[in-house]
Amino acid sequence: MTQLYAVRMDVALPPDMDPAARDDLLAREKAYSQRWQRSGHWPHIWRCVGQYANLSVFAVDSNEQLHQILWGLPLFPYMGITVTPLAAHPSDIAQDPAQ
Ligand SMILES: O=C(O)C[C@H]1C=CC(=O)O1
Repeated sequence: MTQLYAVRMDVALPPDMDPAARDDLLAREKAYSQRWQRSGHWPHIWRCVGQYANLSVFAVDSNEQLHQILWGLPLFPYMGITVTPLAAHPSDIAQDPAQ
């Protein structure tokens, strides 16, 4: 069964990182992220306004699959990651047959 997770990623790159290494890292991160988005396992990614952070939704089969996706992020060593498992809300009109 698919499980949904809200994941917040806060990025902190070293200020003295070599610009070419930084560009390469960010290009690899983008390609990796877009591959998972196309797979359907990373259906939402939003920028947190005014911060080098994103709020994403993952749709995965297990904790282990989410862990592998996050662990494989090229930016993983430079991120703080907060994972929140999501459950259906009883007031969600999309889940309420009376609506
Ligand atoms: O910019 C970010 O929020 C970090 C990271 C997550 C996906 C991606 O392409 O970059």
